[in-house]
Amino acid sequence: MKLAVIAHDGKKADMVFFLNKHYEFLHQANVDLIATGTTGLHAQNAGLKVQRVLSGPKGGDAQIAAQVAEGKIQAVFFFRDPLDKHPHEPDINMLMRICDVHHVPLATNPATAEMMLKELVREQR
Ligand SMILES: O=C(CO)COP(=O)(O)O
Repeated sequence: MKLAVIAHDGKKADMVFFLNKHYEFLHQANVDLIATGTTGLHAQNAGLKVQRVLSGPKGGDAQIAAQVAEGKIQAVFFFRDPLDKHPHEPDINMLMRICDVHHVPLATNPATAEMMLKELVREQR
């Protein structure tokens, strides 16, 4: 199973907390993580093995969206910051649209992410 993790700057601490909290599952369940550049760096610094693509504003969201469209990513954890502006908003909307087009689960905040991960853990058993 391959999961994508992405967080805007104001939400990176939340993402690291989330990843640390679920470190055991992610580590043991053979989960492959893919992340946008800076989010991936934070995850790596938290001790997780993560494949990194470009930073979001440089095309990273688009790279993740391409893999979602190709059926290579099973779920996306995208902690968006609704209180900040993003120059690459079209890419962000495109990624969310592609998730909807392909029925790929998308969590845009930690509360939803917790529920989604519980289900993924259940499915792994
Ligand atoms: O901008 C992002 C998502 O839209 C995240 O990109 P980074 O992980 O490179 O900060």
